[in-house]
Amino acid sequence: MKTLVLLRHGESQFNKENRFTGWTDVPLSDKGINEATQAGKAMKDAGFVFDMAYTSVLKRAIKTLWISLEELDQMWLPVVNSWRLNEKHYGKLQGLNKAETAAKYGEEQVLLWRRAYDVRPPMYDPEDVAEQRKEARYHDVDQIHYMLGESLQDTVERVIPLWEQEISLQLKAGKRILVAAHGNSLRAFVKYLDHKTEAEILKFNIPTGIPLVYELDDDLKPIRSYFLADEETLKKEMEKVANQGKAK
Ligand SMILES: O=C(O)[C@@H](CO)OP(=O)(O)O
Repeated sequence: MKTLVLLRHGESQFNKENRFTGWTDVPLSDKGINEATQAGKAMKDAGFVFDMAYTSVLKRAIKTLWISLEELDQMWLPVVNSWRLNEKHYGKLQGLNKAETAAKYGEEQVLLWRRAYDVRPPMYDPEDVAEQRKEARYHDVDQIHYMLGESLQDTVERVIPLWEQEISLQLKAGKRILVAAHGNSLRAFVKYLDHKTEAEILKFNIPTGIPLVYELDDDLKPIRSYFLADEETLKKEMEKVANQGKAK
């Protein structure tokens, strides 16, 4: 059996303020630091040991990984950082308050922007990202459109090469892998691994700081997957994420 654990970062400063974040590089809030610590403890208590880790190039995921590896006493693990694990790019929605956006454009539109498989947010123009494109962490972004705004479909498209060329090979070689990333880059994994339909993935919300465990067979087909939390907590936390897009 192969082990893959997907961990969404703890609450970020923008999550706390209920703002669209995407590729904006915001830190964890105090609550987020605590959630990352709890996630590490939960994995440790459940007996998880890893051989390597992957994360994005955004500090909220990187710091979540560091904190949880510290709890696991595995800070020495090899870590790969990739922009391919970044959050879905939210284009011109980045920085806007989600409830205010829902009041302005309607909850249905915000649900589509947040969760529909093939709906893109209002896009940036290439000149809006000219500075970001110069950053070393983004030197290998192969298509500029990922930096202008993405649908989940776009995110799946750029996550899968990392899966196919790296993560899946490491899993097949017997490595136990922890991926610390973001709500939508992890939904991209779930869509791909579980063959979820577009209707199913629309309703699927990943809470902050709760590890999602996949047990995979030798062909990397899921045998089972589960969150490391009791059902009541999980339901409450998933609903909380879904409700962020409601007009208050
Ligand atoms: O704003 C974002 O980048 C993401 C994750 O925080 O939000 P959402 O849950 O709305 O996709």
